[in-house]
Amino acid sequence: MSDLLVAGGQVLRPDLTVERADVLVDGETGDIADVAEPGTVDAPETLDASDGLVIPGLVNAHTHVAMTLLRGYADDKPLDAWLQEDIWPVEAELTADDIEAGAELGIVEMIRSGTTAFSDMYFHVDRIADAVERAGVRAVLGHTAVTVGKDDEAARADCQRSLDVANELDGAADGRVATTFQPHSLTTVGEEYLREFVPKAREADLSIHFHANETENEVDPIVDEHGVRPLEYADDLDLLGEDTYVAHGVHVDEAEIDLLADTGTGVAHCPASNMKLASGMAPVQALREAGVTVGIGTDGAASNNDLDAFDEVRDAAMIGKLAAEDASAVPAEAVVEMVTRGGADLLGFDGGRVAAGSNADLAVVDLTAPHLTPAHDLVSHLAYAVRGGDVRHTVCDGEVVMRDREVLTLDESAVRERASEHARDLVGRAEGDA
Ligand SMILES: CSC[C@H]1O[C@@H](n2cnc3c(O)ncnc32)[C@H](O)[C@@H]1O
Ligand SMILES: [Zn+2]
Repeated sequence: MSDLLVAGGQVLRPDLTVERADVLVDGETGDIADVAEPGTVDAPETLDASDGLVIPGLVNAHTHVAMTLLRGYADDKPLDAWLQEDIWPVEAELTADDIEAGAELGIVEMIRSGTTAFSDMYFHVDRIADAVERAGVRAVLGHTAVTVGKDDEAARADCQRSLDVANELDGAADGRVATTFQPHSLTTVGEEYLREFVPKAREADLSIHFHANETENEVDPIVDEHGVRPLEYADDLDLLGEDTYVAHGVHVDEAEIDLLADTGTGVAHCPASNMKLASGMAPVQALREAGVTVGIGTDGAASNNDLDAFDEVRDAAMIGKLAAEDASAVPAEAVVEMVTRGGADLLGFDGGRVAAGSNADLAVVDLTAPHLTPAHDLVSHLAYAVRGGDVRHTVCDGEVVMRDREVLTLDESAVRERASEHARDLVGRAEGDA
């Protein structure tokens, strides 16, 4: 790949100041080589950023990308009823081809809205990795183990699969895929399996990602059965640590917040999903004040119902203020930091900032829209006013994956058509009329 110059725009720097600069990308390494005075460097390929703001590619810290196939399939229910009555029955019919088609659709949606990296929990993960490879984005993937409702042999096989997939796929797609060991949650994976498999994940040096403290219904059974709060139980199982990030972290008390901070465990905050399923409000201000690294995730498109991280950023600021009952809580700078550097830190890659030596994962936001006028404060705009559709170009690992709103790595109309067909056939099978 030849060097690339992202030229003529303003640039969001790691300290969240904005300056006019050109960004030089090293085509060999896929890293940012220089952030230079405008007009002082040149490269064989140019990306026009005039009237634009160059920002780090956004990081979606928790999703189930193939659930785009179930967007709008079941709404307006709380988590347990939604999963048990609607989602799990239809997911039982999912094929590997369905998952690949759904993953491609979700990735196109993310590229179009400036997301260059995502963390995913699902199954048939090799096919999600194939989609990631073709699309040119970055992802942390894993096979999610669930043991409830399974006999011992099937439960152990599912946990073993989570370990095997994490070991096998790490480093795929030219290093753009990393992996995690993934127990689904503390209530859907039995204690005996966690006691057996978490040490194996630790021995293999795998990172760990699981749903935690999402609803009250998930907290109470753990307190009843184990006599401690969920994250204390997780700590006893050696699930917490620098290499762990949990999804949600809504119903956490002060001692659990301290435990997250003391162990270096991160949180992927999913505000839209938490609001839609009426799960509750995560104490984001308190988490950040305690020193917990917080990223932002969309969760799946069936509980959101889109994968636009800009929506999520705005929701995170709004609900963060409401949860803290303080309009100054979770300010614009905090949510912009969370969706860039915070997410990159959780996922464990060197990105989330426009600076020399960092991964060249970038988005260029078109500032010419009426809803972005005037431009008193571009960090405010990123938090409260920019929409996914304002993204003009997306770059990942130094490669332009969307130029002038055209996705270059995947055929968008074919992806949409294929996903629609798979979604229709899937629902037909699940409802017994295929
Ligand atoms: C077995 S793959 C992952 C599993 O998680 C389910 N899921 C989607 N959204 C949520 C959520 O908010 N909390 C818990 N589990 C969720 C998904 O449907 C898959 O079955
Ligand atoms: Zn989830």
